[in-house]
Amino acid sequence: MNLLTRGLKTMDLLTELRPEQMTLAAGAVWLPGFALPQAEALCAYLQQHFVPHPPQQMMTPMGYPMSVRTSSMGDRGWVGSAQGYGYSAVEPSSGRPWPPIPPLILTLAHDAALKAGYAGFVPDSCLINVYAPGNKMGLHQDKDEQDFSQPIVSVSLGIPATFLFGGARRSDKAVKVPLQHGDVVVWGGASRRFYHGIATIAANQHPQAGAQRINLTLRKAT
Ligand SMILES: O=C(O)CCC(=O)C(=O)O
Ligand SMILES: [Fe+2]
Repeated sequence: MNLLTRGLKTMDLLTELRPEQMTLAAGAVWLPGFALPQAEALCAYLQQHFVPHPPQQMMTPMGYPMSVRTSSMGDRGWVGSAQGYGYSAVEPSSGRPWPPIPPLILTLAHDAALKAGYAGFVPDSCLINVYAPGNKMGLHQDKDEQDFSQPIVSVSLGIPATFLFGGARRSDKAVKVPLQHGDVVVWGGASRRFYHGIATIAANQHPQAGAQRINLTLRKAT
């Protein structure tokens, strides 16, 4: 049956079609299923990582806890506190350095960036966002990094989410991208500082991740 004749909305169409690659804006590419070959190993690795580095709720500068819980790997971890947002070489709760980003994740980030047109991406920060149903992330820009010539690689694991990808201004209309386990989004160049966010996560279950969405955001912070 022709999808169009079934009266599906754009997002339903995107969910059904799962193109190999889709441009969201200049410099921004959605790669459905790009990380599927590594997804099982990634989930297992993260479960081990969370034992000594449990995800924690960061604070907004306004003093409210973020709904998402986060942990990090790499030379720098992204942190939020009453002092503002930024990068830290140590885990705030323990004062210890973050563990290194494993080769599995470095290679995945490098290869996804290359597929999106960014050669030579070597991230020094891997933020791990853990979402439970009901959690969300409001529209924001990633602007705490020193070098905006480097792209961002974002990997989705676990239950689905709707990624909102807007434009240079907060009021710009956002496309809704139905992200699934194993999807990757890369943005850089003209869209490096575009507004983006995650809509409220619906209740769901994933065979490996349970009722969670885990996002890896790889960046070059320094
Ligand atoms: O969870 C996501 O897919 C996006 C995360 C994000 O935008 C961020 O951590 O800055
Ligand atoms: Fe972001």
